[in-house]
Amino acid sequence: MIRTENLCKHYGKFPALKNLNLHIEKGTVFGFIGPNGAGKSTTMLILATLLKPTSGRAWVGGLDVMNQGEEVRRIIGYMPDFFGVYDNLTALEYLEFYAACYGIDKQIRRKIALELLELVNLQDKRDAFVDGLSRGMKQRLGLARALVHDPELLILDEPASGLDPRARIEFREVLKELREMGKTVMISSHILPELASLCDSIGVMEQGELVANGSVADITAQIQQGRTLEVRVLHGADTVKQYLEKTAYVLSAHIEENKIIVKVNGDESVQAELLQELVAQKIPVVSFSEISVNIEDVFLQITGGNREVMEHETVVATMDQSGTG
Ligand SMILES: Nc1ncnc2c1ncn2[C@@H]1O[C@H](COP(=O)(O)OP(=O)(O)OP(=O)(O)O)[C@@H](O)[C@H]1O
Repeated sequence: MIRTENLCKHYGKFPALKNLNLHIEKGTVFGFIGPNGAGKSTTMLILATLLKPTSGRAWVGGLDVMNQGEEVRRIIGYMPDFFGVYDNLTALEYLEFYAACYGIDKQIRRKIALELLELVNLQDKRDAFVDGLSRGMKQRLGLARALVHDPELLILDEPASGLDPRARIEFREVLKELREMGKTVMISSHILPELASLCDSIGVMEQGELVANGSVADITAQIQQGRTLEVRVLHGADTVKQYLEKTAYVLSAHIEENKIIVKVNGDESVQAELLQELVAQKIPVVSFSEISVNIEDVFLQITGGNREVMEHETVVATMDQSGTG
């Protein structure tokens, strides 16, 4: 659905995008992640045909964003990070206005606007003036606006920024519905946990470059050097630790609260082999499992990131997740 080839954008001499090669399959929810200034908005603006790249090419649904702008705009819905609303319109009028802009037949504009208000859970606000809506409601209205012409692809730039935890949850619910409708969604954020549970794949940007790309599990594996295992034995943890330290693919082993934490250099097959060996040695293994990597640590490792921002955002995202009950 989206493909870019060596896409570059310079603002004056500043390289905001450096040879970006992206590939996003149809029907995917793609999380575009990176710290402030990484180049996410620049990429999205180019894909939305609103900004010219300095060099390179980009296609949306097989259409060239530079030469087939009008056709591209027909199949995409773009929601910028900041957008204005016409304050003397009601929510319903606002959507009807945009439907008219897209040349949608007068007879069906109201029907579409009402359906969209329901989709974004704003049906009770149909007659409310848009400037009186809360930020979360405005964001959802903005999403409805991006959907009036039933686009195949949605490009959403930081749609959840500035929303309180409750509004974020509501926004996420709408995104789940869009995914069920089979839309392709590209959504940016600098908060990985916010997107990780929602996205089929993610791309991590850092200083204009794509530094990791794939499913959350793939990316974790890409940056993880080997794996960390937690082994609990019935007795003799010290002896087992020493035994493990001498095993070829074990990088290190230490004891933590009765458990042996083992770093191994290898994949699942190495993990299986190690378990077989312990059992063959008649070591009384009670449990043997991989310790999963914390998603924020993965992000920080990739981007060499800004811990302060991440810690703050993690608190928000955690509050958000706990709010889902
Ligand atoms: N119009 C512009 N003129 C000059 N520099 C710009 C312009 N727009 C963006 N930049 C610079 O390009 C870089 C990439 O910006 P961009 O907005 O694409 O990043 P981003 O990943 O979307 O960040 P954020 O999360 O803060 O929106 C930044 O260093 C930014 O300062």
